[in-house]
Amino acid sequence: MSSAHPPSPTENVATAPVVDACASCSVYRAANLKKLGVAMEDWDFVVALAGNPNTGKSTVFNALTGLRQHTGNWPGKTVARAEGGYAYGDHRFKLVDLPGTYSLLSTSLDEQIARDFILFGQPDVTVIVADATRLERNLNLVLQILEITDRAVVCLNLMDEARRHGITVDDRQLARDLGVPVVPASARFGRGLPELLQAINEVATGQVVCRPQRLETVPAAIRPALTAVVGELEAAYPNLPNPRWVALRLLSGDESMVDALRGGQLGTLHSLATTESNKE
Ligand SMILES: Nc1nc2c(ncn2[C@@H]2O[C@H](COP(=O)(O)OP(=O)(O)OP(=O)(O)O)[C@@H](O)[C@H]2O)c(=O)[nH]1
Ligand SMILES: [Mg+2]
Repeated sequence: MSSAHPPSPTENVATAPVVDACASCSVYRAANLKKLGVAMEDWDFVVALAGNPNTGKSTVFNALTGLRQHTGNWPGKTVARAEGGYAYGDHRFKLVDLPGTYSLLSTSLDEQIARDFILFGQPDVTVIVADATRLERNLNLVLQILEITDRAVVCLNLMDEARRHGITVDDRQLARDLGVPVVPASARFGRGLPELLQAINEVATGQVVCRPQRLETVPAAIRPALTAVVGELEAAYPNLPNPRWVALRLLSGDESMVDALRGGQLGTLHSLATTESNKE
């Protein structure tokens, strides 16, 4: 994938100045952020960071946790999920940095890691980090994720690059259209992160209730089959958070979803320890 944002000579430590800048910013201090690194024994909420490759997920992760996940100007850097924590206000949040994915329907291993966590990890909030310079392409994944969770926040990142290219985005209209909060940000420079923390907190605590836009794409001909499969899934996996979505994948012949079911991953994935924090 070509990238609109130029590579930085200090790619792997690109977040360090961000952290310092944030720490001295009055808005940030007022936000009462405490970076907890990997020191996460208990938490109130789990927050997933999802999005297309190279949109700044790990940059957001590093800024909020104080950790040093690998960042750089090419897609596919994050290959396993990484966990870290922060405290905000009265709550402790476990933040899970996921590999980038263009779709939830894909088959590569790192994309499956992202898909499985969003689907079965039952995050309290899913933050979808979208590239403001490629909004149209990024909205594909946003809409797919909104099909399976109604607790999401869109972080409209790379706003500085969008501005540089003369791209303006009506974030308020986008939030109305999507039915979830949209927070413009330039994560590399710490901009928008206080607002992001607040939006995550509001969705996690239920102060803000999302009403995501859903597309009714199921043709009438397969609705009876869908109802039947959903019924069987609900009986076999009572804790499955989104049986309709899983049923649609099964009806589409998604082999990796069949494997996930056969392997008994449903319900157990939440506790799988695949943490890979502080990866350089
Ligand atoms: N100009 C600009 N660059 C940014 C911003 N946020 C992140 N970047 C840069 O974008 C590149 C990608 O950032 P990452 O945080 O590695 O992206 P990612 O989404 O984790 O990427 P994958 O793990 O490969 O999916 C890095 O060079 C960052 O420094 C931003 O707001 N503005
Ligand atoms: Mg990453």
